[in-house]
Amino acid sequence: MSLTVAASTELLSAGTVHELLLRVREKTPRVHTITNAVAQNFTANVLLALGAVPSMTIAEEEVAGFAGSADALLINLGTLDETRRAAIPLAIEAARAGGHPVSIDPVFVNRSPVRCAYATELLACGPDLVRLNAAEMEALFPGRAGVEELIAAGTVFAVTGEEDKIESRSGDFRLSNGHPLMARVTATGCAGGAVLAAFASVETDRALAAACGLSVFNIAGEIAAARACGPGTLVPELLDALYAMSLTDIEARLKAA
Ligand SMILES: Nc1ncnc2c1ncn2[C@@H]1O[C@H](COP(=O)(O)OP(=O)(O)O)[C@@H](O)[C@H]1O
Ligand SMILES: Cc1ncsc1CCOP(=O)(O)O
Ligand SMILES: [Mg+2]
Repeated sequence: MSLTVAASTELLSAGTVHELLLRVREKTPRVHTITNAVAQNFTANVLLALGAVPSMTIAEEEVAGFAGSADALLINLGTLDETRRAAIPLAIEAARAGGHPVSIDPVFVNRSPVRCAYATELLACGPDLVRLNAAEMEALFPGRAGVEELIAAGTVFAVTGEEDKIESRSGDFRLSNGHPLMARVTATGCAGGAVLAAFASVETDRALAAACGLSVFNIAGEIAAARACGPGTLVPELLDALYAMSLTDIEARLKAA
């Protein structure tokens, strides 16, 4: 299913964000997520609160079956070990064969040249979506060298931080929801990437999917921050806010400009 909406900041309406959220809740997509050991539990809970379903096996003998039968695949490089290295190409091949969107989160490529080289190889396979922070973007594409080619080939980049930018060949979105407290809890970036993967499974315009998914996640972060006492209570509040997210919440808070 695809909305006939061009990717442009003015056209990201609360109604569109809500429509895609309803699609996720209706479809309950399974997101096969090869993610880091730090992020696994929070990511699984974020997907469930959203209305999606997580699966997370990394076993070489099982991963193709799980990824091929899922609705989307997310590869997160946060704890890139031998088991994950063996699983990743098998999972990507299976997801691709099944026609499912592939997302990559190249965590900490700015801290590890080995990981940066590995991520560069992965990106060459042309993932549908890449979610990362600005430091990771700069490590992969110093001075933006090489990024335009990937965008022209169809990969969508979601660069997060205080402000978020979605870059795609059909246009860009600038988003400014979220809360600084989100950066005081581990794996919010990783879990947000899983939300984007879930949205990519219900909308073929992946830039629009990323913009809607990130808006939902960051609006939940804002609602949670208003209720939380600090990072500890932000986590359960964020899960509750995702679960209860309404059109009214989105209309009241969406900041896309
Ligand atoms: N200062 C901030 N203000 C608002 N939202 C933020 C802020 N910092 C991070 N976020 C949000 O928190 C999530 C994690 O982003 P980020 O910290 O960039 O990822 P990572 O953890 O991968 O570095 C994203 O959804 C982002 O939009
Ligand atoms: C702390 C840590 N170490 C390896 S992965 C990871 C979590 C990173 O999460 P995020 O990229 O969402 O901040
Ligand atoms: Mg990250």
